[in-house]
Amino acid sequence: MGGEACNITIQTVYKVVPDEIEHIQSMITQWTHSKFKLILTTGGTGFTPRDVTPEAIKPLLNRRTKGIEIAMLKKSLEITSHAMLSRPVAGIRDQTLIITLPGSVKAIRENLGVVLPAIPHAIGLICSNPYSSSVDAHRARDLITAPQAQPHPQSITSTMDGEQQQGHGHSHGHGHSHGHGHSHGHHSCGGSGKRGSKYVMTPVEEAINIILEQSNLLKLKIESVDIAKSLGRIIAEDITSKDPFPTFRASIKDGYAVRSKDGIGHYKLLGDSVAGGSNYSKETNDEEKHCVRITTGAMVPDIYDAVVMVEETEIIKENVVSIEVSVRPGQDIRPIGSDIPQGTVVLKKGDKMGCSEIGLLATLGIQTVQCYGLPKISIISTGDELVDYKKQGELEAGIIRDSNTPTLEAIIKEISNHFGECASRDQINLVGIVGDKLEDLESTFVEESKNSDIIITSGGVSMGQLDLVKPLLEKMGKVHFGRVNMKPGKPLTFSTITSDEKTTLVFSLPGNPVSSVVCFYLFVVPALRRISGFSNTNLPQVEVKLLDRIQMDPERPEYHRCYIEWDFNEHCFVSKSTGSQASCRLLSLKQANALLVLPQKEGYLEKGTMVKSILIGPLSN
Ligand SMILES: Nc1ncnc2c1ncn2[C@@H]1O[C@H](COP(=O)(O)OP(=O)(O)O)[C@@H](O)[C@H]1O
Ligand SMILES: [Mg+2]
Repeated sequence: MGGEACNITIQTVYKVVPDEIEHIQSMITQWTHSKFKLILTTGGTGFTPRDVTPEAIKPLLNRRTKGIEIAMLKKSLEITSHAMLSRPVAGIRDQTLIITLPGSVKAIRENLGVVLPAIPHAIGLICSNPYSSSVDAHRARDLITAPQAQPHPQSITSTMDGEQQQGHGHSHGHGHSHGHGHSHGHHSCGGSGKRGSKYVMTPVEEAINIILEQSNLLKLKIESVDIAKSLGRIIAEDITSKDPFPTFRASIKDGYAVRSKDGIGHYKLLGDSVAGGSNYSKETNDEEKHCVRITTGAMVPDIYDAVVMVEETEIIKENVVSIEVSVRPGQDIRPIGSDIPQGTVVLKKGDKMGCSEIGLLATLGIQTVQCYGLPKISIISTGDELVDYKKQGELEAGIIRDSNTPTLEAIIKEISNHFGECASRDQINLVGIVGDKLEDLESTFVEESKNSDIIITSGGVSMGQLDLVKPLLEKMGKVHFGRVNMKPGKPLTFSTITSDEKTTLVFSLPGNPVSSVVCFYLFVVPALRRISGFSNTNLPQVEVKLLDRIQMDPERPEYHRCYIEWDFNEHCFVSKSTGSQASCRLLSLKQANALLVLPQKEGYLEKGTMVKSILIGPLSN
């Protein structure tokens, strides 16, 4: 219908997704990136706990379109008073109109019947809105002048319990994977109020995917590393043993090397074979039983095929030993290559070098190993109110010490210590403080992007008049997202600056120390790990039982700082909250070794609830 009125081609895509906020959000953001004009969802708008469609969609909207919601409710209320138990949501994200429909076919018909006639006009208005930023103005012009050139797909999602199913029907115009450098796709139409952010909220999972995609583009040089310096590194090659191990037949026991066929009896002692050397007479008489004293790990002389352990023997007199048990051929001898046959792949590309891996390569005579490169990082603290943390004495009013620089540097080192090397530690460039001045910031970015693979800034990304970082990065590079649907850390911004074929990732963390730390763990660490060669970019996650009652946030998923430990009585991990989670409260991070992942929901999580958590430190202090 919309197609006829607008004189455009209609393409339709269907998808069934489970009643999970993340699934619904991921679908919606993917489709809005792909410039679908209309998304209709069905189901999940009622009162049961599984009805989460409105909660999933609301945070993604730049503008609510209450009129559509009211029109649908009014129509349904005329038919049944039960319509008051429906919670429809309608609104605009980017250039997409999104409307949630109820689940029942009858109700869908009633609701659609009332809104459909207005939809073509609505879409037309959305597409023709003037844009607030100059970048978007270009895009707007493109759309306005060439409406026929673009397919105007229409899409329908429906939500239900159970597995996600592949959509059916005709799917066209859906060529991009989401988050694939569509930085401009993230801008709203400038409609979130004159003073609102022009960046739409990106769900956390999607933000991480965008970061990983960009991280994949940074191809650092593989380097040859001395095994003694390779702890925690990811290797970039398969390693094969050139020699067997052990390379000679070695005794497993302290005792006597014998010919097993000689059996029990008195043996002539010909001398010693000790680890690292031997001293025994090679002149033997085949008629008599003879042996050589041997120590653990020493080479078994070729003529012997077994070792009798010292406990089963007795010295009769000088150079005569009584062997009191018979042994089978091969007893207590480690054959050549029994541990590691020649040609064995002992380590695989992607393995992490640990202590034993270093020992293994040392054993095999391998002194260097090819490892993935480690990113060079620059850390910049922005803000006119900052002074170096080493500054002694009283500070002027309004001045604070820069705590983000030493904290972020320490986190890089700690994460590397605990979970594997993910940054070039001796090349972390602590740029220090840059004031809130455009020229200073710009020249710092230019300089640092020449040398570093990753620039981490803190501060200046909110909506204040001195928050210059986002517009500057828009100018200098590409802003991939400028807000994330999370608490704390909403203004987190991720960009890339590319010059002379070199790409630098820029993480602009919020200035607030708590927010910057949480964002570092959630977003910077996966990038560091991806670049350093880790196949698993996540920090470890465990389920924990809450020892506190915790309030959730209906607006945003929250990352609650906590201390977790194993409880031997409960047989599970338990978590103690670090107290008030106000993002300005530094002590909410003290002693924290995990982040609880709290869903975006109304109400409380009761004590005893099991919750997912992300480990950010060791399990015991
Ligand atoms: N490097 C830093 N060390 C300690 N506190 C900081 C630092 N940078 C910013 N802050 C504080 O964090 C808060 C937010 O700073 P602001 O620059 O407005 O960050 P943003 O705009 O990114 O949210 C302010 O109180 C600021 O003084
Ligand atoms: Mg600031």
